Amino acid sequence: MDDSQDSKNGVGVKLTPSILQESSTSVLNTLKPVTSNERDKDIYPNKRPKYTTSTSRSSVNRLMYGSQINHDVYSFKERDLAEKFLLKSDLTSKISTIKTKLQEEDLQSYQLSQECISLKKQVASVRSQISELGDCEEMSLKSLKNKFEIQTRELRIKHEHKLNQLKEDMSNQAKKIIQDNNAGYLEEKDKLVMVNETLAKSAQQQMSEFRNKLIKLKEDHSKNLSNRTAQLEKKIESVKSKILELDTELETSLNVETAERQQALNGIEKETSRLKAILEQLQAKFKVKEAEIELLQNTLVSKRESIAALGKSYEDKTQQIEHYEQETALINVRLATHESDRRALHNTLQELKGNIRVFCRVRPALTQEKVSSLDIPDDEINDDSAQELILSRDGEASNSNSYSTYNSNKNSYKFQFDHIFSPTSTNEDIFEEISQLIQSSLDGYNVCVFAYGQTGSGKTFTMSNPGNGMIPMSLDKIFEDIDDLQAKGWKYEVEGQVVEIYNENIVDLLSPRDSTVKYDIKHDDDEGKTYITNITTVSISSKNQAESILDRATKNRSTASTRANDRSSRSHSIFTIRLNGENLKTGAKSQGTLNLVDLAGSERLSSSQATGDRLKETQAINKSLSCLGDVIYSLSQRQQSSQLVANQHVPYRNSKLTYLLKHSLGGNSKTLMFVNISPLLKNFNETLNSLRFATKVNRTKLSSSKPNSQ
Ligand SMILES: Nc1ncnc2c1ncn2[C@@H]1O[C@H](COP(=O)(O)OP(=O)(O)OP(=O)(O)O)[C@@H](O)[C@H]1O
Repeated sequence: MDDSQDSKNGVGVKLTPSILQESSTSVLNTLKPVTSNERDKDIYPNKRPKYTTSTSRSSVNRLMYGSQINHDVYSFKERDLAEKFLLKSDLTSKISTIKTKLQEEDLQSYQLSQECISLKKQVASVRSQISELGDCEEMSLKSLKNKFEIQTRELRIKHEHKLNQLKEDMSNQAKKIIQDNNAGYLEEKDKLVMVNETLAKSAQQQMSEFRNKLIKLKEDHSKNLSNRTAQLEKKIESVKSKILELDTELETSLNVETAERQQALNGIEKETSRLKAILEQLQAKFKVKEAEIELLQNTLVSKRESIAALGKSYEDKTQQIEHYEQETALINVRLATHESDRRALHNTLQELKGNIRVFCRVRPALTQEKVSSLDIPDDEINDDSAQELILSRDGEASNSNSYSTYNSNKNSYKFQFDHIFSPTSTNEDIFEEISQLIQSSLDGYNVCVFAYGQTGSGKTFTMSNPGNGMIPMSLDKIFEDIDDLQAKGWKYEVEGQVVEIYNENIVDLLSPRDSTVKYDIKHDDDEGKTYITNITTVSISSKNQAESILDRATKNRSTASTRANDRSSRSHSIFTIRLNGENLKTGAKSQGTLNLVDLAGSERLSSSQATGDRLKETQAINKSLSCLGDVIYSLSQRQQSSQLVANQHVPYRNSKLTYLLKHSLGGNSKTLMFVNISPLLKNFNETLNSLRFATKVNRTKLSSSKPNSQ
C-alpha cells in the first residue's frame, strides 16, 4: 500500500511503523490520515492485511517502551497520543469485529430471504398442484394461500422489523459502547448473540411449524380429495347402474307398447273388416228398408185417413160419454135419494117392528136334568103372530127337545114376544134378525141390544160367543156395510169403548185398573150423546182390531175378578161402538151408536140366598135391572099418554146402567132385548120371572124416531 497516497486523501490519520521508525522529530508528523479505501479494508477484514494491527502495536510499544533511549525525547503528549492511538486501534479492531458479525448477520438474513424465496417457489408449486385439484377446492386453497401469504408477509415484516430493530439496537449499542466503554459493549454483544440465536431459533421453529402445517394441510386435502373422489365414483357407479336399469325398463316398456300397438292394430284391422261387412249388410238392409219405408208411407197416408175417420167417431163417442156422465150424475143423485129413501124405509120397517123388541131365546139343556114344559113355535114356520111361548111346571121328566109339546093346564104361563128362538136355534139364526138394527146404527140411530136372563141362561153365549156371538158378528156386519156404503159416498169413523158396571161402579175394561180414576157419565141432550169421563176410547179401523179390543176387555174383566166365573154374572158389560159417517158426495152426516150389553144375572134375592158381598152384589144387580124396567116402562107410558105427559120424568138416574144408556133407550133409539131362559125345571121360577120382565118391556112402544143426522 502507498501511504503517501493515503495521506494525500486526508480522510484519517494512520501511524505507520516506517514513520514511527524514521520520524523522530514529531509523532504527530508520522500520523497520517486513513483514506476511505484503507478504512474499507479495515471494515472488510478479508481485504485487509492481517499484520497491520500487530505491526502497529509493536511499533507503538517500541515507541513507548522499547526505546528507553528516546524516552526523554518524546514528550508526555506524545505518549498520551500514542496510548490513545493504541486504544483507538483496539476499538477499531473491535468495531471491525462487530462489523464482521453484522456482515455475518446480513449473510444469515440473506440466507433467510433465500429460504423465503425457495418457500415461495414451493408455495407456487403447491398452488399449481392445488389449482389442479379442482374448482370446488379453489376457494379454500385460495383462502389457505392468502392466509399463508399473510402469515409469510407478517413473518417477514416481523422478521424485518425485528432485524431493523436489532440493527438499530446494535448500532445504538455500538455507538453506546463506543461512547461508553468496552464492558457494556461485550455484555450487549452477548445479548445480541443470544437474541440473534433466539431469533434464528424462532424463525427456524416457525418455519418447521409452517412446514408441518403445510404437510398436514396437504395430507388433509389429499384425504378429503380421495374421500370425495371415492364418493363421486360411488355416485357415478350408482348413476350408471340406474341408467342401465332405466335402459332396461325403457326397452321392456317399448317392447310391451310395441306388442300392444301391434295387437291393437290387428284388432282394428279385424274390426274394420267386420264393420265393412256390417256396412255392406246395412247398405243391403237400407235398400230393403227404403222399400219398406215407401210402403209404410203409403200405409201412413191410408192410416191418416182412417185416423181422421176415427177422430170423427172419437168426437161422437166423447159426446156420448159426456151424455153418459151426465146420466151417471143423475143416477148418483137418484142413488143418494134412494139411499136416504132406503134409510127412511128401513127405519119405518124397524119402527113397524117396534122400537123396542124382545126376543126370547131358550138355551138347550146341557145335562140330564128335569126340564120345564115349554111350548115354543116352530122356527120353520116363523109366523110373527104365532110367537107365543107357554111355560108349564107340569112337564114330563125329559132331557131334550120336548119343548114343542103343548100342555095346557092351570099352571101354564103364556108369553108373547117379537121372536122366540128354540134351543136348536143358532147364533147365526138370531143375528139374521138383529142385523137390520146394525144397519140402523150406521144410518145414524142409537141402537141398544141387551141380553137379559138369570145366570147360566146363555146371555154371554148369545152376545159374545167367539166368532158367532152378536158382538163379533155385529162388528163383521159393520165393516162389511161400511165397505158397501163407501161406493155410495159414505165414509165412517168407528170408535169403541168397553165398560163394566159392578156394584154401581164404572170400570174401564180397556185400561189397567186404577181405583183413583173417577168415571162420570155426562150427557149432551141436544146432540143425544153420552160420554164417560176418563174412559178409554179407541179408534177401530178393522174387524181384527175390534176383536183384539174385545180380547183386551175380556182379559181385564177376568183379572179384575177374584172369582172369575162369578164376575161376569154379577156385572153388566157394555160394549159401545160409535159410528160417525159422512157422505162425501151429498155432504150428509150421521152419528149412530151401537150398545151391546151383557147384563148381570137376574136371579132374585130370595132364590139366590146370597149373604154378605153376594147379597150386596145381588141387590145392586136387581136394583139396576128393576130401574131398566122402570125406565122402559116410563118411556112407554110417555109415548102412550101422548103430548100431555111428554115431559114425564123418566128415572134414568136411578141406576148407572139406565143413566149410561139414557140416549140409547129413549128418543130415536132402537132397543132389542134378548130374554135368555133356561129350560131346566129347577130354574122355572127364575125363567118365569125373566119372561114377566121381558113381557113388561115388550109391551113398551116408543115414539116415532128420527136419526142423529144433519
Ligand atoms: N144356545 C146355546 N147352545 C149351546 N150352549 C149354550 C147355549 N146357551 C148357553 N149355552 C151354554 O150354557 C152355559 C152358560 O151360558 P152363559 O155363560 O152364556 O150364561 P150367562 O147367562 O151368560 O151366565 P152368566 O150370567 O153367569 O154370565 C155355557 O156353558 C154356554 O156355553
